[in-house]
Amino acid sequence: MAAASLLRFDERVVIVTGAGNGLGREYALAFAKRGARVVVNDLGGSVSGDGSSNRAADTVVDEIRAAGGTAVANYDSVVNGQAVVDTAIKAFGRVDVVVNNAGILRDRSFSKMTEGDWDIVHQVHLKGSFAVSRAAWPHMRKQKYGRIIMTASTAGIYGNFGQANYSAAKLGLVGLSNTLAYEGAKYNIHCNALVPTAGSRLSASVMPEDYANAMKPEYVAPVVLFLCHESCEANRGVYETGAGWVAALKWQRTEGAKLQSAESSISPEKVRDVWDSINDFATASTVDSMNGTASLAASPEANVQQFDRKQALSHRFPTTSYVVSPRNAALYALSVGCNPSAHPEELRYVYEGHSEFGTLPTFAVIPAQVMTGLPGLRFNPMQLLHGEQSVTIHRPLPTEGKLVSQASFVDILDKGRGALAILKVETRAEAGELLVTNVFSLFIRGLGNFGGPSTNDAIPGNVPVPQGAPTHVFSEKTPTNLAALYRLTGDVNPLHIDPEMAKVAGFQQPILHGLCTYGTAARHVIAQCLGGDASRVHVVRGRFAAPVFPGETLETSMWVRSSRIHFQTRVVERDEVVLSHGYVDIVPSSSSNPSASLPSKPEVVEVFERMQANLSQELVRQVNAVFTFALKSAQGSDSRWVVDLKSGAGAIHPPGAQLEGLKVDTTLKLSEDDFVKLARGQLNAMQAFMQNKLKVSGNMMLAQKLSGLFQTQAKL
Ligand SMILES: CCCCCCC[C@@H](O)CC(=O)SCCNC(=O)CCNC(=O)[C@H](O)C(C)(C)COP(=O)(O)OP(=O)(O)OC[C@H]1O[C@@H](n2cnc3c(N)ncnc32)[C@H](O)[C@@H]1OP(=O)(O)O
Repeated sequence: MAAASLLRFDERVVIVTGAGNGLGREYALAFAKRGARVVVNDLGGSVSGDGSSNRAADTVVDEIRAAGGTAVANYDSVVNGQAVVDTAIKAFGRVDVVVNNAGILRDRSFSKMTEGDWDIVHQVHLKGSFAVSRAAWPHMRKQKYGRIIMTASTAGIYGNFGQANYSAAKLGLVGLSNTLAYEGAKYNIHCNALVPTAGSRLSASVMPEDYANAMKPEYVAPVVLFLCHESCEANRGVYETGAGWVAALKWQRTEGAKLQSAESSISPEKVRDVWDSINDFATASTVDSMNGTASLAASPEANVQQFDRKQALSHRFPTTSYVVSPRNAALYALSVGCNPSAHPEELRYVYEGHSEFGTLPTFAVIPAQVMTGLPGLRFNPMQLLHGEQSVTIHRPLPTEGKLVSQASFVDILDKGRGALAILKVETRAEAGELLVTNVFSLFIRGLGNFGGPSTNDAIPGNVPVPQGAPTHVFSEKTPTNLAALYRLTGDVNPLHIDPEMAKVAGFQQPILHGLCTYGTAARHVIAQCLGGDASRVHVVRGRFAAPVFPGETLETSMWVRSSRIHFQTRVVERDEVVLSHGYVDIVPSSSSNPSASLPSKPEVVEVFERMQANLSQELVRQVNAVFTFALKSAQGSDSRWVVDLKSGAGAIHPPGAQLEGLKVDTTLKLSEDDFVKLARGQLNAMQAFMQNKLKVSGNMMLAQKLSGLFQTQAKL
């Protein structure tokens, strides 16, 4: 091997505690052999911590010097860590590496263990490692370099009969190591925990002799040397080693189970009921930091975590079910601001006795919120913010019945400051008919920079709102208890209700659910642009640009363009856009019969001629223009048209077709009177057409098609 690749420690000063025997001695010799100046610390006591002598440390120092190395002895107890470090400073002027190795045993079964047995073991292992490391810490910080080893034990990780005191202290050292690793990182101080197995004075009482002989300390020392070398980037690791083998250890965590929902509070019975899920390691993953732990106390730095994007994307979500009831549908409507006292037309969304009782289109997001977490991604849930949402309605959701939803990852994008997890959820009726497709984009702050792609061509880009004045503007003050109400629809994320949790997430107070803002804005569009006819909503999409606090006023600006209504919502008090790039795609009101095709031109003209008798000349001209356009554009096999009489807009479906290109006045402005006349005329014409013509000819199919064609939701 080339000399340049040898790991050398020239100029480095290394303290090894408990270096008079066993592993410590081996480390000291190995460091010295590679150029380090070594402080050989050993109190010279017995295995149980009794007595002291200079002999052990001196012998090792002599050995090092005899081999041409540099070493000094220190005979202090590690509890007096300052004295140990002072020896290094006095002899060599610095300290680069601390290997906390000193230890004793007071093995007893727990029933016989005295407080003295407990205390002395903790003193030497835990307090001693603390004391030496803390004394070295300011030197390492100042020189912006340090390597520290904490010696843990399999007894601490896994437990061992008769070693309650020792195992507790040893696992304590893992915790100490993990925290020093965080605190030292920015000073280039690395701290790792070692879990060695070797035949030594200490292990002689618990290890058969043959076995001990095979577990030579020489096999462990190379691992320690590598971890303490300046080229080694390992930090906050736990390494188990012995007999010429080394492995890294990590915690594992099951997917777990949610204990709280809007339907039930936390109880011991709930824990019992989900006990199998809590203990199901089949889908467990490794855990590397506090992200996502119940304590939620993670600092933003603690959220920086690597994850396997490919593995996360391959996760198969279980199918989930949701039972729609009139109560759920009405509760949702209330929680996005429906208020029949202020807006009588909204009674139909909150009163099951209403003749047209139905679900709001955005209610479709509720059955789709199926995940308790994002598999493969561990993070503090307070760092997750809803980024974007799109819902596509294939069929309006019923007000009663069982729905099943299936989620899948679309992608996980690297957005630098965060990861953007995009999930598609398809919701079907129990019989299998696809009702709704939701796409959730979830922005996880602090989880970015994982080296993944930042875009995905298959995901449609954001559509900016049009230039110019909006067609409609509507503002509404949200109730201060809106988030508390909205959470009862199912998203019980404490970010929206618990002031302490909101602070953990960096907000002064709980914020509104993004989907609540979304549902509210969609309601504004339905009321202002669709005459309250929610059945015409096909797609609702928007991006959450900034958080909303309950009690703020939401103002939605809308731009009606053909079959797409663009919208944007801002908080009036802060003049900040909170929901951007919004749009609602609409379908003809006859969409309940999507297989209908247009009747022939003469048939439509005849119907229209009958209507003309009741209409003003100007209206006839404008409606005629739309009819002509509709017939022209219907030449494509699957096109259907719609005239929204209330708003006066003519539109073609599917949305891709261009109205403007045909030079048709697409923004008919009808007065209330004209509208009523037109609608009455339509109905008369339809009646006449169906009774006098189709009935005679027996063409009921055509009659149905026409009835769909002229259907209007206007109330006469
Ligand atoms: C399965 C069902 C689960 C449902 C769970 C829902 C859980 C809910 O309980 C949680 C909520 O409701 S949270 C409340 C609603 N959401 C919010 O308030 C978030 C508001 N948005 C923000 O704060 C910022 O936009 C923020 C923080 C998101 C991003 O801001 P910045 O870090 O400043 O980002 P910026 O520098 O502007 O852009 C960086 C890249 O990220 C993209 N991006 C920005 N905002 C985005 C957003 N809202 N959604 C998606 N992507 C977004 C940018 O385009 C940019 O990407 P690129 O670099 O590729 O151009």
